[in-house]
Amino acid sequence: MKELTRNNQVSLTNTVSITLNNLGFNYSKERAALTDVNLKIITGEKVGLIGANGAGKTTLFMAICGILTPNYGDVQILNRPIVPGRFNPDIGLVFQNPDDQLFCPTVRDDVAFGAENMGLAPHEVTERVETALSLTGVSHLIDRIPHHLSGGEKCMVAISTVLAMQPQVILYDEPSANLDLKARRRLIRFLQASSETIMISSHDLELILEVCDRVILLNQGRVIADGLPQKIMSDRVLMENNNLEVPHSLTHKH
Ligand SMILES: Nc1ncnc2c1ncn2[C@@H]1O[C@H](COP(=O)(O)OP(=O)(O)OP(=O)(O)O)[C@@H](O)[C@H]1O
Repeated sequence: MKELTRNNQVSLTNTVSITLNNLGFNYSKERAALTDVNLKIITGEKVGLIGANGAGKTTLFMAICGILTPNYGDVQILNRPIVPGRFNPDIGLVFQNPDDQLFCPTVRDDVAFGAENMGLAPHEVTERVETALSLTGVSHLIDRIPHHLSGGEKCMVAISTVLAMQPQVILYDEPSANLDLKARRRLIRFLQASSETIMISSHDLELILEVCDRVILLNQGRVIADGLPQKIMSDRVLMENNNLEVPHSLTHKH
């Protein structure tokens, strides 16, 4: 069955982009970082991932994209198993700290890096770099030194490095951390308009409310709740039991 999405693209209803089957991971024997995580993320969904410090959000992202090898369970992206350690252009991760993503002498080189590693022809790489920088609104930074950019500029360039690989699934780890109001607003508009299947880990619950149609709450590596952001985040008991607060905009709605 086909339907029109919000972006007027034809998509297959209920096509699954991310499948996690009974996923578990621990950094050490004493404590599990992820326990029995089962999830299906539908193509085109924008999913928020919330939870207190240390809940396992970054760990879950690293397991989904194959940077970490799960202790048990498996991950499928677009119905194909993820092989830990192997580059998979279908999925991209925007790191919490843009400095972990930017290491080349120029913005152009950084944004080209992933696309070049996919073995694309030089003219295709150039085209992708220009398209990615234009989508994030930072084409004017193409010749700059990444290291010298502001926090907001680095954030959008880091996102561009992932967009240039044109993954269908993108994981954003704390994308609004350290952004000023204007840069945060630009990021929110960008995320709202994005057409990929996305997961966004964030402590910025208002951002999740504005961007996401589903939210997943983690506590000590377990999924505690999964559903509509307004519903989950307005549940005061649930939020407080998980060391979170009901976002301001929901406390003032009647
Ligand atoms: N490299 C590591 N070695 C050992 N333990 C780790 C490592 N990275 C994370 N952990 C532990 O795993 C747990 C989950 O951490 P993780 O960074 O995934 O949480 P998070 O939800 O992303 O937290 P935050 O909101 O603070 O970014 C924490 O207890 C953390 O101390």
